[in-house]
Amino acid sequence: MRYGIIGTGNMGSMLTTSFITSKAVSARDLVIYNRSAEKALKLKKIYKNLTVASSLEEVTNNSDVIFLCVKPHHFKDVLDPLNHNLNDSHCLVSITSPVSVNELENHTPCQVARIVPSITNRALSGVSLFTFGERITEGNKQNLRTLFKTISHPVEIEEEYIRASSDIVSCGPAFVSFLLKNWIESAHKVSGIPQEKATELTEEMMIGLGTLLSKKIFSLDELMEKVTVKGGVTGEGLKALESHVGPLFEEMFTATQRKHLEDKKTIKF
Ligand SMILES: NC(=O)C1=CN([C@@H]2O[C@H](COP(=O)(O)OP(=O)(O)OC[C@H]3O[C@@H](n4cnc5c(N)ncnc54)[C@H](OP(=O)(O)O)[C@@H]3O)[C@@H](O)[C@H]2O)C=CC1
Ligand SMILES: O=C(O)[C@@H]1CCC=N1
Repeated sequence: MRYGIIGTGNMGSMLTTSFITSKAVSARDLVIYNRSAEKALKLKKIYKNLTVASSLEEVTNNSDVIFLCVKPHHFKDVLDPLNHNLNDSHCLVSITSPVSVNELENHTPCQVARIVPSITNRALSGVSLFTFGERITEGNKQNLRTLFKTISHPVEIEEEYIRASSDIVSCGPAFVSFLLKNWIESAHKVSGIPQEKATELTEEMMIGLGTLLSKKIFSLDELMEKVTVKGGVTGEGLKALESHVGPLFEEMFTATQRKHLEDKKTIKF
């Protein structure tokens, strides 16, 4: 199977790197293309056997599965020329949430899937969100599941839940990093602990927490129960959190839903 990647920004580069480092795909079977060549050439410097295409046509001629890793507002720029060379044997995989597989199927002649990745897939970890179109073959479904199993935990997701799911798995690393930075600053402000020390402790705590969860040693409820010693300090901290968290996360999930709908209205094909 040969793979094409159109758009080698954050996510296109991440997928290229993760596919190669996980050995899921040989660099020889990858052809990449970016609007401005530098980002693609940077990858070629690291992975010498990659092909950097000089046109979209070169991508379609040399790939069975093509990942579309541009922002949704650039879809039209890519799909218009791409459609001349796509046929029903190609499989086009979009990685962006506001474009549904139905919309993609309506604007392309090929098989279609949407797989929303997460920056955590760079560590061959975290979730990838799968939605298949009507035309995709069972063989390609299986091939994509196998491919993404090497870099992530693939989960099939219904269209109605894509926004909240992508908020959790794809935006989540940015949201949680924001909260943790706030936590580090507060620890410094209240206790005087140097920021670097608090950062080291926080990052190591997160790695430990992730490892506990990955080994399924404790659930979230069990973690809260086991750490909250009766009459101890954790309980006091939790009470402070409970009295301030309010609608914080509801507002966050509502804000992304709002932006998602706005984006859907303005994306042109
Ligand atoms: N960032 C994330 O964590 C996640 C992002 N996504 C989705 O992935 C998509 C890409 O995001 P991200 O990688 O962060 O964005 P970037 O801006 O980093 O990358 C987009 C890339 O697309 C290239 N591009 C634009 N137009 C064309 C074109 N006509 N032909 C070829 N290449 C083109 C840009 O090239 P140039 O260098 O010329 O600007 C750029 O390198 C978005 O739709 C986003 O929603 C999904 C999950 C997670
Ligand atoms: O399309 C999305 O939902 C992703 C999540 C992070 C950025 N874009």
